[in-house]
Amino acid sequence: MTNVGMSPKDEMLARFLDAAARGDVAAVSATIGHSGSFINESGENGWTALMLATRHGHVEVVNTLLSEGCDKSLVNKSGQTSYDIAKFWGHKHIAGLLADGKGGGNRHLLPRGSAGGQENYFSREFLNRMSEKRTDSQWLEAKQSSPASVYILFFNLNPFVTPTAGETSESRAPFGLCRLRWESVEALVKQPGTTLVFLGVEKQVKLVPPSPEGGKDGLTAWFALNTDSIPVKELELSYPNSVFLKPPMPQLLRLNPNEAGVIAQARSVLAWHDRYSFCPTCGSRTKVCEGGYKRTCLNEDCRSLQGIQNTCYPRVDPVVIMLVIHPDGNQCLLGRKKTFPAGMFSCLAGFVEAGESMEDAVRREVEEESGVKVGPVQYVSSQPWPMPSSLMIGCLAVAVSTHIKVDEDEIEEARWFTRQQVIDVFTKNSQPVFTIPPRQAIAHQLIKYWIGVNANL
Ligand SMILES: NC(=O)C1=CN([C@@H]2O[C@H](COP(=O)(O)OP(=O)(O)OC[C@H]3O[C@@H](n4cnc5c(N)ncnc54)[C@H](OP(=O)(O)O)[C@@H]3O)[C@@H](O)[C@H]2O)C=CC1
Ligand SMILES: [Mg+2]
Ligand SMILES: [Mg+2]
Ligand SMILES: [Mg+2]
Ligand SMILES: [Zn+2]
Repeated sequence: MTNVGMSPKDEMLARFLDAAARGDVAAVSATIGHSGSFINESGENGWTALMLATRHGHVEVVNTLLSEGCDKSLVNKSGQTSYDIAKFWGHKHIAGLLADGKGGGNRHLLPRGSAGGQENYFSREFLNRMSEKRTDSQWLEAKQSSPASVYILFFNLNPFVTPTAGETSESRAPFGLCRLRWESVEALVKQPGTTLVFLGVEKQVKLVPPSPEGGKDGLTAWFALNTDSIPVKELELSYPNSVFLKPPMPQLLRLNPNEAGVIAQARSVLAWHDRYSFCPTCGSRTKVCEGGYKRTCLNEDCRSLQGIQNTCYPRVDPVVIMLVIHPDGNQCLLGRKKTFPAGMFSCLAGFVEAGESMEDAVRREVEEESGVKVGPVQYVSSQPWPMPSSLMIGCLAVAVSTHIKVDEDEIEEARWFTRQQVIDVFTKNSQPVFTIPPRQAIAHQLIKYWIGVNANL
């Protein structure tokens, strides 16, 4: 397109400004590459490329111009800066970029304050752990043999459950933990290969007076048992409908919230005993103590008996899980592993490494798995994940780049999904283009949280 009477330079400037207004990142970058001075030049009515890109909401052009060092303080003939233009036209995400320049400029895409009050499956504390009682062997022994105490049983880490009769709903879960009494488990507790863990006492004290049976304090204690030998026959006779969940997933997601919390605690500690039967420092035998919350090495010369040691306590492995928000504020990044059911996408996640902050783990895992770079990170909520002992740390994070290049070893595909596509998954108004994990997964809750915060759903 040639305008009569225009110099070649003016013509090039007009094309550059037009590319910015149309959101043509490639053309804008190419022009800056050979005619860098255009970056702050203005055309009609004093509008610069930054102002035009802002006016039309082209966040990638705005990012490119900012990263090339354009002057965002320039004003047009109406006295407006690019920031004024972004605010006037309602492009909040660009206003944020222009308001405070580098680094955390898009922090405004994150909700103010903490999520507060969000409860995740597996995270309900139905029991008071009473850790001070773990070293009180007299109290523990009395509770152990008390007929009021509750025992939950695992066979190779699979819990013993009773299917719920009749219709199930969100408040009525398909499975309930089978609650056993001392008389049913006494023989099993004494068998080699059985691990016993004190879980705590029921928080809700029952309206029954303390009795010699329930112990003088009236507290109902809970214990967990794991066995690697087939449970005694009487058990099956006493509880004819009960079964060991096999495989435990996804059935573990089908318990009521109180029992899910108990399972998270019990399964993680029992899984630790299952994997750490010998001392990791010297290989000697260990003994279980502190109500099943510690294993002490029996070799008196072992280094694990000196100073602070973390080999003798149950492990918790922190994992970051994050919903990455596009710099335009209207899309989020989800990925899928090869093992996911067809069409399912979820948040990216990864183990926190030694000597790494939660925020840096988010940035590293997102870049490793998707190639996308992340700026601000905000904690939302956490979830114990007892397969075997992760703590999922749920975050929102804002991307500062958008090009996706997946790590094919871990992720099959990663994509930006629009807010509307995500809303469709929740409202099921139209045929959703993808599915997400069930509500019991923190990934589901993070996605829902982002939609709720942003769309006032
Ligand atoms: N609740 C939820 O919504 C979700 C829960 N999760 C859980 O989060 C966990 C981690 O997610 P994932 O994406 O797999 O993690 P990563 O992205 O860190 O990749 C996992 C790989 O890292 C290696 N690895 C295993 N343990 C550790 C460790 N302690 N520290 C460092 N690297 C380790 C393993 O490699 P190798 O096998 O080669 O040894 C593993 O395959 C999983 O257990 C998963 O079940 C994940 C997504 C959603
Ligand atoms: Mg991962
Ligand atoms: Mg990873
Ligand atoms: Mg990793
Ligand atoms: Zn040792």
